[in-house]
Amino acid sequence: MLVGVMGAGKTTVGELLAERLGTAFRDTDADIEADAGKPISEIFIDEGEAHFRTLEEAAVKSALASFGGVLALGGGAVLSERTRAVLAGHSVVFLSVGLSDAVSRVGLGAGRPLLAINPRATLKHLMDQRRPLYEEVATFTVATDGRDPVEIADEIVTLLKP
Ligand SMILES: Nc1ncnc2c1ncn2[C@@H]1O[C@H](COP(=O)(O)OP(=O)(O)O)[C@@H](O)[C@H]1O
Ligand SMILES: O=C(O)C1=C[C@@H](OP(=O)(O)O)[C@@H](O)[C@H](O)C1
Ligand SMILES: [Mg+2]
Repeated sequence: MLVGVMGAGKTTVGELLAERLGTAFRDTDADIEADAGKPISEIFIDEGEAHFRTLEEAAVKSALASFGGVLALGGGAVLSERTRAVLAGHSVVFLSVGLSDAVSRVGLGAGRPLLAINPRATLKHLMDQRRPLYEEVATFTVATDGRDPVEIADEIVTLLKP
């Protein structure tokens, strides 16, 4: 399981990690979009963030019940106490990232509805609010600033070795 704020690289590193481990990859955001038949930005507009969080909680629960590969979570999935409880007992990697790298990676926040207005200030606020939650669920923390996704995936492979 990969957790961390938007722009930490969960989706990108998750795909590479699954390749390295020879296993499947899933992303709860993609699962939610497939089920809803529309992009996350439209779910936020049509039904609101609270509804998205309900779908997200169900998506994590269902993926963890039926799937043994690499799972990237959305950045806000850890806001749910039930999700944090469900993550216990799994290998959870917190991809950490500083504000400047996160801002440059997400650009103007296209496709990320929470970053539609003032992405830098919003990301800073979300990082401060969520860091303790990422740390709470993490088995390992991997710093990503200035590092290539391939190198990060390789480090995780090493950390996961028994
Ligand atoms: N370590 C990295 N270094 C540079 N760019 C990265 C890194 N990880 C991800 N990116 C880029 O940042 C953007 C956000 O990555 P993504 O994997 O979608 O993050 P997340 O799923 O955590 O929000 C993508 O354009 C991706 O190519
Ligand atoms: O941090 C958040 O609250 C969100 C992160 C996004 O996923 P990524 O972290 O993969 O960008 C996506 O789930 C949605 O836009 C909300
Ligand atoms: Mg993602």
